[in-house]
Amino acid sequence: MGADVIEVQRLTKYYGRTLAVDDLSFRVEPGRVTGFLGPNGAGKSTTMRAVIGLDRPSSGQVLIGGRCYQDLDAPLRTVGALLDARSAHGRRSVRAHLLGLARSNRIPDRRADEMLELVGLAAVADQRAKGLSLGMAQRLGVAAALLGDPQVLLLDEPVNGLDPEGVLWIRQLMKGLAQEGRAVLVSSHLMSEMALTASHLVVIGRGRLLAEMSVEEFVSQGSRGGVVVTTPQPERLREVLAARGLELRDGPERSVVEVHGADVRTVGELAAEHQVVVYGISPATVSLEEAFMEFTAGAVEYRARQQGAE
Ligand SMILES: Nc1ncnc2c1ncn2[C@@H]1O[C@H](COP(=O)(O)OP(=O)(O)OP(=O)(O)O)[C@@H](O)[C@H]1O
Repeated sequence: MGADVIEVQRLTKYYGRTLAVDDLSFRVEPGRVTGFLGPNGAGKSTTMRAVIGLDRPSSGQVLIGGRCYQDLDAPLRTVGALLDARSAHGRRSVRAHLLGLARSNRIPDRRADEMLELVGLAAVADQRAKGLSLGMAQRLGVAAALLGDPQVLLLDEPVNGLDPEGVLWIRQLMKGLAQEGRAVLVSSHLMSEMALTASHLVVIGRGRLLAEMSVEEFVSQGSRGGVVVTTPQPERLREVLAARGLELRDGPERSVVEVHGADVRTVGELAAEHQVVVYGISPATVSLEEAFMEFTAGAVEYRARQQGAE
């Protein structure tokens, strides 16, 4: 079975006069979880809808394994998507909903039951889909997405509404699916969640690409690029470093000194040379959350108004 790549090529989408996606290009490779990040209204859902042909691009295109969604022979067997957990037909039972999907895609009934087991909904299979909690509706959405055993998965905010056990479950599920060689694109505005799940990131803001790189690269690009030293002799260390013309910033506490303009090795050697005791020394890193804020600072559409602002 060939592994499929998602290629978003110069995708642009207008809703009336609103530019939701602006000349966006990126790739989602098989074998890893790609986190799709951006502030509210950045265009994540619009992009995902365009991948599965729910939204027609104003220009540009999205290819899955080199083909448009509309041209796929067996769409559900190629791409599985969880876009709107509440989309299940309310009147039907959980099982009937999945069976309906399976039969219309020539997928055996057995597979629907297996998926109900997998997502933990077997016990509520006869309940009406409408009565499900958001978390259970998410699970049903995941079951539907996996029904055709697709090589490509799109999950829009799958963690929404899940309890802690459910969050852990979906994380492991996504990683497992990627390890099996599938391409997994998962959107979120929760950086912390992405740090635990994704190995690669696509970050957008106002419909435009801001970053496409591995999680490590993303954090190191956003990092301040300094060195953090913990010492019982901060004044002495500051003197030594300042004498070398290095820039110093205050750390979170007095015993922590942040140095710019030199690497860990240089700072360590300077401290040793001047017999300054050092308890800890490491490159200054930022959290994924901080890096994200830095990347998207100019691209936040809906920001809560600060007190005292216009
Ligand atoms: N059906 C629609 N009609 C009109 N405007 C829309 C429609 N869908 C989305 N938009 C607009 O397009 C922009 C992108 O929205 P989209 O839902 O894709 O963002 P998002 O990144 O998924 O946001 P969130 O994190 O809040 O879900 C927003 O300005 C939104 O208001």
